[in-house]
Order: sequence, then C-alpha cells, then structure tokens
Amino acid sequence: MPTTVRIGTRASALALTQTGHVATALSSAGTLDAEIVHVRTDGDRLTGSLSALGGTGVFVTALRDALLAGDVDVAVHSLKDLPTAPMQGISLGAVPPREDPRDVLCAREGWTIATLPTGARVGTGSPRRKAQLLAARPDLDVVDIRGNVDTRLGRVAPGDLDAVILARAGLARLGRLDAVTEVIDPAVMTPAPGQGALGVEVRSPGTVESLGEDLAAALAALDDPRSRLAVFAERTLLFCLEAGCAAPVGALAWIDETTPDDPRLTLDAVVISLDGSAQLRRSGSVRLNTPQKDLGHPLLPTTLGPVVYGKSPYDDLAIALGRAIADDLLASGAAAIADIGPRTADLR
Ligand SMILES: NCc1[nH]cc(CCC(=O)O)c1CC(=O)O
Repeated sequence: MPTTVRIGTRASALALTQTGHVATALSSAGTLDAEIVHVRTDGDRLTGSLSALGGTGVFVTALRDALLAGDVDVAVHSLKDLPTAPMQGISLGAVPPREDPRDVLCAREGWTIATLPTGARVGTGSPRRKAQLLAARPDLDVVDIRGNVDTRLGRVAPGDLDAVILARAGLARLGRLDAVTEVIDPAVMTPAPGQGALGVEVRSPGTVESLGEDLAAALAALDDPRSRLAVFAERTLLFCLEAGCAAPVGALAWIDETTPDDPRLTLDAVVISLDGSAQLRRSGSVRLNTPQKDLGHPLLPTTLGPVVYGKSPYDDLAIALGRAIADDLLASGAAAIADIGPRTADLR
C-alpha cells in the first residue's frame, strides 16, 4: 500500500494550483498517496499593504509551523516569498521546474509600458516593480495595492486602475494569461529573486532515513537542477545584500543553453532607488564545467539536507556567483541607493 504524504499549502487559488502540481508529481511514481492540507497564514488574514507589513515571509510562517509540528510532511511555497536565511529544522527538498520568471503588464486597451497614457494609474504592491516602472516611465502614478491575483486583475477598470503588474507565472498557473498585454523585458524590469519557482520544504535533516525512500526518491525526481542553481544564485545575492522580498532588488539567473557541453550560469541583478531615479545593474557568469545532463540532484541518495545552501559543487558555484555579484553591487555603492547592507553572517 502506498505511503500517504501530507502536503501543506495556503488556501489561495494560486497556492492550490501550485500544490496540485507538486502533489501530482510526488504521487506519479505510484509509491505515494498525496493528501493536501490547507493551512491558514497571517498573510491571508491581513489586509494592509504588503510592503507595510514590514517583514519577509508573512505567507510562510504558518506553513513552516505545520511542518515543524508534524501536521504535514511537505510544504509548498512560492520561492519568491520564502526568506533567504536558513531556517532551523527545515530543509529545501526540491525546486521543481521553474515557470517563465518575467513580470507582465495587464492593462486596459491593450496598453504596454511604452504606450500607457501620460499619468496612467498602475497598481503594484512591490517596491521593486514600482521603482523599475518609474525608471522607465517617471510620469506614471503608481498605486500601492495588494490582494490575490484575481482581486488585482479585477481593479483594472475605467475609473480605477489602468494597469497592474503581476508575475507571468502566477497568471499561467491560474489560466489567466489572456489578461496580459505585455511580457516585460527583464532588462526593463528584472524579476524578483526566485520568481516563477516553487520551493518544496521538508523537516530536517531531510535524509533518506528521515523522509523514507519513497518520498526522498519522489523529491529527487521532482527537483530541476537548472531551476535550482538559478534560484540559489538569485537568493544568495538577496541574502548577501541583506534584503528581503520587499526590497527594490531584482535578480535573474539562467543556464545558458547555447553550448550544451560547457554550460554557464549567468546572473543579472539590479538595485534601484524607490523612486527609480538611481539604479545599479551588474551581471556575471560562472562555467559549470559539466554537461547539463549531469547536474542532477546532488543531495541524494544519502545527503538530502540541509539543502537551502546545498553542498554539491554546482550549488557552491551558484552560491559563489550570487555572492560575487552582491559584493560587486555593494562595492559600487548599492547601499546608498536602497536600504540594504552587507550581510556578514555565514550562509551555512
Ligand atoms: N508576492 C505574491 C506572489 N508570490 C508568488 C507570485 C506569483 C508566482 C511566482 O512568482 O512564483 C505572487 C503574485 C505576483 O507577484 O504576481
């Protein structure tokens, strides 16, 4: 008889679809039954501006508590919303294949950033999006909004907002790509670190012994090394800048596909002032020195955790890249542009 694995999720439509995909993937080998457990989070109860809530991870705490309490075995998060600091007792068990990480504009009248009327009202709760939008179009009236994806889309109407900015990934998962009027070039709006990716957390130590062979094998099959390395580089950058998900920091890493036998991991990053008037952009690459097909999950069969800052040589390269770009930004004056500073604590 298959073992039952309890998967904790927020109860929002977006979280439920994301968790549904993970549940299907984990049970596809036929050795596990997935049971989905809804966990209420403070983020679902609070109604103020997200940037005014003041901390990172408002959506995360309740899920992690359920994991630590043993109420669930696995927790599924949007990696963008997961704090970068390692959490005692919790390990990252898998990063599933990432969706398109770009931001999108959903506007009335088919407008794009370039064609929005002068002074148009654009909704976003994200300082990163606001700052980059103002850098491109200083005339726009950026309105602080929050709420779930449907609520935000619903505000695009005559007399209210002319447009909102959202993650393409969320709209794709909800089947709402029809609302998109522009997929924004990352050179104009660099996405949030981890955007479009999920993080599947488990209780530490996350070894085969603690998880059981079936769950450990299912997590290893679900993990996408390319996505994992990209988000490790992005999240390390964010960590080293001592910035959270509400900071005006964008980061996008990807594995260059043009030379399959000599792949490189490239990271683009931006730190921008809240009004968009000053910004620093930096970019760098590392050679991974191995064919992509061999980047497979470094953490199995015997050493699944701690995975947030994992120990494979490739993970270490991704982490070194994130750290190098963060150092470069800080050396170039990033702290004077945004409210960030060097983090000295050890990652491990
Ligand atoms: N901050 C909320 C949030 N967290 C994850 C997503 C979208 C999906 C993703 O980036 O994985 C969203 C909505 C949005 O930013 O449009």
